[in-house]
Amino acid sequence: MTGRTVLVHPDADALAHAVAARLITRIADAQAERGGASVVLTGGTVGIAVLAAVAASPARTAVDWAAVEFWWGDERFLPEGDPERNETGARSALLDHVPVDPARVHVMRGPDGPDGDDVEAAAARYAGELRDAAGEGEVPAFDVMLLGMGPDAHINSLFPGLPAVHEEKLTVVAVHGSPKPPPTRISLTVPAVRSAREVWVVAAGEGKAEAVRLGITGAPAAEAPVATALGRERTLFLLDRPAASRL
Ligand SMILES: O=C(O)[C@H](O)[C@@H](O)[C@H](O)[C@H](O)COP(=O)(O)O
Repeated sequence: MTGRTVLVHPDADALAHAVAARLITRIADAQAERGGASVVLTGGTVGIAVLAAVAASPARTAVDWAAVEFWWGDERFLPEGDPERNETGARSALLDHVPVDPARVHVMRGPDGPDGDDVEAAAARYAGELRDAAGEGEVPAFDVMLLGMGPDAHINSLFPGLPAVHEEKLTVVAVHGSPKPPPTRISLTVPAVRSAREVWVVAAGEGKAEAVRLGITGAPAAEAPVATALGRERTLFLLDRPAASRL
């Protein structure tokens, strides 16, 4: 695993466009080198702004979108189409605007899915889908995992003080009692995050500055889940100036 690299941009808009350009290049490079690419999407304001910036970029034609595998780092356990689902935001920002292969868009199912209200079963189903795609091991070597981060230093649905951040075996877990609504979610775990080749933590705003500091200084996981976010080849903290103000 690698150290963390910090890249600071003037403001949230510049950040979203710079990360979008970087993402397009990363996917195009992975496709050129390996024939395919896999990306893990995130929710939140910045995560969705990045996807919208990708959709708006003329450079998006550098990517063969039908050959990209899309995964999610977490999902709110709500039915398909619910505006609060991370999937819904990603579809309207990007996936509805580029020619993706629906079979390569791997959503975490909600209560309207095949497992009904059984969120543990829905999490296990996603773990199975990851295992099937991995070939070897439990999780594919994602080319990029995008991670938004909360002011409490959570990533995916791994919140400070909840047990999921300490999960060492499972790659996907059900989360109950999330401090940020809705309370029930599905999340990739730390081992799944760390299987990514590159992990990009994307954060904007003064409200994230302390969490960024905790992440960069490697604070304990229970206090700052973001500190666990390390890619196998590269870990980037992509920030705007206010989010970097405590470094
Ligand atoms: O599931 C969620 O509640 C969100 O996806 C959340 O994890 C988000 O990614 C971060 O809180 C950053 O969000 P902002 O960029 O909006 O601050």
